[in-house]
Amino acid sequence: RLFTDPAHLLKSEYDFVVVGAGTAGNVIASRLTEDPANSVLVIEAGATNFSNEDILAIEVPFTASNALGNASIIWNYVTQPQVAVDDRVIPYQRGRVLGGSSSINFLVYTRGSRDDFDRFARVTGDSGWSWDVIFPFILKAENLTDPVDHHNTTGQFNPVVHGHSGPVLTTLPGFPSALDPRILAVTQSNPAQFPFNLDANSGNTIGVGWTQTTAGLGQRSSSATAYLQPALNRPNLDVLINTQVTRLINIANKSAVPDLREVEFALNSTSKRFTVRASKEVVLSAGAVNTPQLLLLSGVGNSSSLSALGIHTVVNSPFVGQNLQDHPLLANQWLVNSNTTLDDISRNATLSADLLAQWEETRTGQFADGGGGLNQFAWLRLPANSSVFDGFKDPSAGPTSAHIELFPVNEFVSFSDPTPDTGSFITFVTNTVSPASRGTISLVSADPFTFPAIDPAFLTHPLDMAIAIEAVRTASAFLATPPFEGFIIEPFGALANATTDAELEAYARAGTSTFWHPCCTTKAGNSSDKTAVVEANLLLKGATGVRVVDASVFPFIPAAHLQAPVYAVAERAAHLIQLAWAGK
Ligand SMILES: Cc1cc2nc3c(=O)[nH]c(=O)nc-3n(C[C@H](O)[C@H](O)[C@H](O)COP(=O)(O)OP(=O)(O)OC[C@H]3O[C@@H](n4cnc5c(N)ncnc54)[C@H](O)[C@@H]3O)c2cc1C
Repeated sequence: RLFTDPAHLLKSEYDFVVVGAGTAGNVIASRLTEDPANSVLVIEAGATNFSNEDILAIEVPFTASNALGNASIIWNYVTQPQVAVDDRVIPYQRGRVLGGSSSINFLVYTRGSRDDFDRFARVTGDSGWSWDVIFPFILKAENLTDPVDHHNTTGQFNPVVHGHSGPVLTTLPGFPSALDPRILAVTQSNPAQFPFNLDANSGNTIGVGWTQTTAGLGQRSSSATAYLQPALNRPNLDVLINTQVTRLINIANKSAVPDLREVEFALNSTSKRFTVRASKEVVLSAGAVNTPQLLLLSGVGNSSSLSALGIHTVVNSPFVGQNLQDHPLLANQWLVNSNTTLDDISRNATLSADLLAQWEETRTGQFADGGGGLNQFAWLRLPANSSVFDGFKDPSAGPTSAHIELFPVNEFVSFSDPTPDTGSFITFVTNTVSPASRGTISLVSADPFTFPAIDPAFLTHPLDMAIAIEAVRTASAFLATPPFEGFIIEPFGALANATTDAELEAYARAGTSTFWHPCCTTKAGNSSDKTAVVEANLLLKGATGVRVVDASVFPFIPAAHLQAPVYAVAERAAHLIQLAWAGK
């Protein structure tokens, strides 16, 4: 049942209380309530999008980025001034609605590499996180569906590495882009630098290949539509929305190990506080910003920082909120000789309305696909002898993980500037996918309704800056290949005047923003790892009764967009929880 008012809850204790109906939280809620013996309460700060089918920014794949401006469905965060990128404050939205960030993200479906998960297993000492063991959980989450145009997809993906009966719908691009033949031709003309990869989701991400998205039948598939909605009528599942969890309360006797199985929550900052208990576990799935915030508010953190804010320390855990990693985004535009870019969609309201009408009637056309005609992407490694690594250890997880990603979009993309009134553009969004920089989430106040301080520390590690520059050079090299001859007119804007290292660095400082992939803020590690906040089985160290299941637990950021790795972690975590309580 769906509750909108905490006063209406009928029970004061459940087996499991899940904090956050986001990407991971809904997997946990859905899997645990498959067993009628488990009772589960999910508490979500945001609203439902089930009763209001009209949040187009959530449903229409092409216009997903509109969600960033919809205050009713986001945590409208910004970063601290970013010292390595001209002290700019960067918008840092998260989803605040059923489905969490899976309801507002850009739908790109990438799982990360074999090496990403094998490193996860190595540093936690739990082989269960290795690629081979987690792979069945990846498949369990997925149902690969036909693209909306039902074209023949042979040669565009590898069917054996996909799930076909899971809840999350995925698909291949369903609308051809004029860029497709050129990009694919580069893999023929320059295979040494830009090899073709049949499927970046096979465990080996390296190369150029077709994208996949979390959409099906022309519309977004989120953890809300895939996991939560089908489970909502189960009698053992209650979901409380519009309600913010404010802290976990220690219910142990004074000298005992802290037991944080009481959850406090409220409708808003001035309203009454309520509590509920979990007889088995509290599962924190509030995301990589809010999970550490909640732990700190509950007295789990660095004791001196906590006491400075007047918060009593329950567990001295200095690394809560540390180790924040994210992917820096740089959008590089070129003016092109083409009349088939998608720029007119954002310039011409009638064209946009027509495409929306087509989507509404038949769930087909350009709007049924992810934004920008992004039909292929490239995940590439820099050579081991590249001078960028001089004096540094390669931060990537291994040979199947990339250093850079090129994200070619068939229109002008910028998160700071509008599309110019004239001209045709393509954009190569570049990504430093195995960054070395690490930032923090910290409290500025003991008030749970005050936003935490978010510092992703973008490009603060010199290696990240060097790789970001190499990524721009690699995008230029891609466009200098024979298939793009006569197509590129010139680089646009500041890129036109950036060629030397110093100029490219200034360009990267001025333009870098985020891929919205915060993670690692309560990272998992083995029992002796003092920098780890949770154990390999994701239980909070130093306390009983709390498990963290969301993007916070990655020890290192995967070389991927994060939703698929989060689904994988959540599917395995649900299995671990079931095993832990079997027969109890
Ligand atoms: C704009 C954007 C674009 C992105 N694009 C992509 C992409 O194309 N592909 C991709 O793979 N990944 C993408 N990502 C990243 C990906 O969506 C996230 O990494 C992933 O969804 C995070 O899952 P999570 O479970 O950790 O957190 P979330 O899905 O964010 O869930 C956290 C939930 O907890 C709730 N919550 C938080 N605090 C509280 C509280 N105190 N009380 C109650 N509830 C609370 C939140 O409202 C939210 O519903 C994008 C993210 C964003 C924001």
